[in-house]
Amino acid sequence: MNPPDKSAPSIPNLLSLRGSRGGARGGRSRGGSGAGTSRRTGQGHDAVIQGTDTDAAVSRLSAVDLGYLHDPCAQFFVQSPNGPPPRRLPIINRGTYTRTSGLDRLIDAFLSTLDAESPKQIVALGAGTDTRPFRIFSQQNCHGLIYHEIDFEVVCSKKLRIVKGVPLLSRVLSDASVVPPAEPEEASSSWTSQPSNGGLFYCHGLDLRKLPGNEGSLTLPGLRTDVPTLLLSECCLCYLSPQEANGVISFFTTQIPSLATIIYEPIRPNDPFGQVMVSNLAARHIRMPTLDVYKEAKDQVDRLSKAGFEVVKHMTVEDIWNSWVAQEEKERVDSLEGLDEVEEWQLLAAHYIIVWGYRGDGFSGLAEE
Ligand SMILES: C[S@@+](CC[C@H](N)C(=O)[O-])C[C@H]1O[C@@H](n2cnc3c(N)ncnc32)[C@H](O)[C@@H]1O
Repeated sequence: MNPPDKSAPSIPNLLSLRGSRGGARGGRSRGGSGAGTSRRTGQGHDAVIQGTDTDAAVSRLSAVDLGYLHDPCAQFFVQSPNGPPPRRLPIINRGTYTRTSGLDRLIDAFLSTLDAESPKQIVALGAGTDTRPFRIFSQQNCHGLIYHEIDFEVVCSKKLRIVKGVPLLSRVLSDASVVPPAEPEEASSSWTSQPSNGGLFYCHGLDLRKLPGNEGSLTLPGLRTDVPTLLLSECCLCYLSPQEANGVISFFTTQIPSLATIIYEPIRPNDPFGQVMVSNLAARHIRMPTLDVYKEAKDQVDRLSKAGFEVVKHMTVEDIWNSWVAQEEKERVDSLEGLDEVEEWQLLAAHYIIVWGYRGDGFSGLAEE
């Protein structure tokens, strides 16, 4: 068995289904089935989960460097002191492209519902070193936007360090400064910025598992409960237990009447591909406890309906590629690297879902999707 690869993509390497392809492109073979039983607990597991942000940042940069995505900020969140940053396999790059495009489309639909001045809010759970706020706040139409990110303290501190050290980033999220701690002797990892194009940005250094059951007592500084709000989980809630994940969602549903949510995560752990996916993650000591409960698209839909979202929709990454990516754009993406592994792509793309729902006012843009 190969040792777990810390820089491995967050989307599992399905080439282990038919052997590995190594070499210059960055394809790596990882532990196959049978490796999936090792477990880490407590802080060790938290550190592994925090490390998945590095995977996401490397995948983003790979897709940017190869021309799939345009994102001048992605390069600053990947450290690669010993040579060029790793390249992902073509199917992984296509997955990153499709997932990002699908989420962008939904988020744009939410943002475009209200005019630029009207207050609205995004809360990104487990945002890591995501570059989306830089992309959004680089635009001119975000005066009314309050953008919250939540992640572990160590991740938020790292993001602040990078933002302060890179002029391109600190020009967008300007005046980035640490929020004074509640108790003077405590250190604070939460920070805030007044983006140069308007709006407000908060990065909360907080373990999400502390939110459930704390309605009213544990507040997020700057959180508005009276404006249309989009709760975003891009591969985050899947790392919590189902109870903890539901508790996080209910922290927001109990306080915010006009609420939408978008969740992106894997599904179908029990078919042969899904089993490899789970075992590859386990070889890296990564568990996704909600995957045991929300196995299929219908489970994800029920989850949001039960949480009180009145309209709930979903698409797999495969659906998004087929239905939302225009023919011309498909040809452009195809021409970047070519894709020999069409079947693997379809399998991979069918195992990731975006599910979204909303209730209350302010979501007419999302209603059209
Ligand atoms: C796979 S990364 C995704 C990062 C980002 N959303 C993206 O897609 O680029 C998962 C993120 O969720 C965060 N996360 C997982 N469990 C968390 C928890 N209990 N509290 C706060 N953040 C958590 C991790 O630290 C990590 O940054």
